[in-house]
Amino acid sequence: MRSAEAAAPVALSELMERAGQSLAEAALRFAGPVPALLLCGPGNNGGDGFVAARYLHQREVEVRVAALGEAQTDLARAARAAWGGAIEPIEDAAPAPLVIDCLFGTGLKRGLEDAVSERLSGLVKSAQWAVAADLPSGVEADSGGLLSQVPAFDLTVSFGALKPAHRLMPAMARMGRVVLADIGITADGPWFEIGEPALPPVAPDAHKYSRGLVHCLTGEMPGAMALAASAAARSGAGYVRVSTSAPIAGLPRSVVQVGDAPLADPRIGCLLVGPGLGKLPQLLTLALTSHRPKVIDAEAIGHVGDPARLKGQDAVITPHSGEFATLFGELPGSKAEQALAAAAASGAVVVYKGADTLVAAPDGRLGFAPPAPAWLATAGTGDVLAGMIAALRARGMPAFEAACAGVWLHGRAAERAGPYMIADDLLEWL
Ligand SMILES: NC(=O)C1=CN([C@@H]2O[C@H](COP(=O)(O)OP(=O)(O)OC[C@H]3O[C@@H](n4cnc5c(N)ncnc54)[C@H](OP(=O)(O)O)[C@@H]3O)[C@@H](O)[C@H]2O)[C@@H](O)CC1
Ligand SMILES: Nc1ncnc2c1ncn2[C@@H]1O[C@H](COP(=O)(O)OP(=O)(O)O)[C@@H](O)[C@H]1O
Ligand SMILES: [K+]
Repeated sequence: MRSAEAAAPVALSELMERAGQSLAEAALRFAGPVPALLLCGPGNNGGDGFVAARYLHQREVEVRVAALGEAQTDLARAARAAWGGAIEPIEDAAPAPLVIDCLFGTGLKRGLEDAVSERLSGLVKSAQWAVAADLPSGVEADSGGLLSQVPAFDLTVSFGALKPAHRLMPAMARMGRVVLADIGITADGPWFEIGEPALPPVAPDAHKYSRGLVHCLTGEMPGAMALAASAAARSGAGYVRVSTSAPIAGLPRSVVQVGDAPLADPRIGCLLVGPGLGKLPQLLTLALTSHRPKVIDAEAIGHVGDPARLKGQDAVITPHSGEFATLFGELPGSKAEQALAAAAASGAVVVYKGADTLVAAPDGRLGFAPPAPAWLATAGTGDVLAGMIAALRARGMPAFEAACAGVWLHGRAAERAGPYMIADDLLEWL
């Protein structure tokens, strides 16, 4: 954001004007023309608040402004002067139906003082609508951590680009609906929000092998692989084959069950190992002897042992936080930094799952998943995701793109499947 700001085609005061105007407009559309209280901090986040107050007043909204100390930047000072109306000290501010938090944004480096964070929480709780400018005050922009107590907002209006905290827990759960205001600058880089994927079309001369063969290695609990293989079949693979020592119930009849098959088969577009694997590390070893692309999920992640074992493997690994810690140990930094460090250490594309799923590539690209429904937290949904990514990989998408596409589609399928879905239901919505 800082370099985008430096390269901005317009004056910084104009950026603040646009940010404040967007904030006012978003709050007005969200809450309606109800009496508003703006809480303005000492930096440019506070400056945005003074600008928003001026716009709300112009729109004939009843506005009060409460400030935390004096403005500390030239931009904020100018915005404060342009407001021109009364300014109350925050300690005395009475509640209002609409509270807009412009205390701190990306410049926050330490937690709010207790008295200030308690005041903020009290005003937010007694408001009908609470809106945060850029970030709820107390949130650390880069990590998504909470530096002090942060109340739950209804709407967060971000400026220019989303910050990592808009897509990382625990911060994202405090933000309510997040909207992005275009203020005329963009922050392009290797960190981005995963968007709707462009999936490879089915070629007119396609045959089942050219559309992608997924080969699944079944372990001790075949139900998990039944979910994963079904998901692969429903995600556009031309052929899904499951090697298993005993027949697996519940698989679509189109999924071929075999006793054994050579893993060096050049037609294999992607191997899948892990769902329901159990204590069979030899199956992971077998998969690692094949030069085919692979998705390594679930128990297989625990059997890897040393991340360096995955170097040169063309692998996607899909750990949840427990599996991540087993393979990579306790890494320092934010979840984003941990995911990137894991990708660098393993040479694999790492899908670090959770409420805030990230997809990290060894070359430094990092995709943040858009929010997915919490009802994905049910057994077997990870197996479905692994099968989806394997199919997309087999269809010819590069590992990072396949992983991002799988994560995006998985979240949207869950939205459609609804709150009482089980992992099996997700298959119908792929
Ligand atoms: N990027 C862009 O293009 C645009 C950015 N815009 C807006 O600017 C925002 C960033 O502004 P910002 O950099 O001035 O930081 P901000 O969050 O207001 O706070 C910094 C101030 O707070 C202070 N301070 C920090 N922690 C504190 C604490 N716990 N308790 C008390 N004080 C504390 C700190 O003081 P210091 O740490 O130096 O003591 C400093 O004075 C951004 O989120 C967006 O809203 C828009 O205008 C449009 C264009
Ligand atoms: N609270 C949540 N919000 C959104 N998605 C979630 C949440 N909890 C889990 N998920 C998603 O659900 C899936 C669970 O996968 P996993 O933990 O491997 O479960 P399983 O091993 O039972 O299949 C992952 O894709 C994860 O990102
Ligand atoms: K704020």
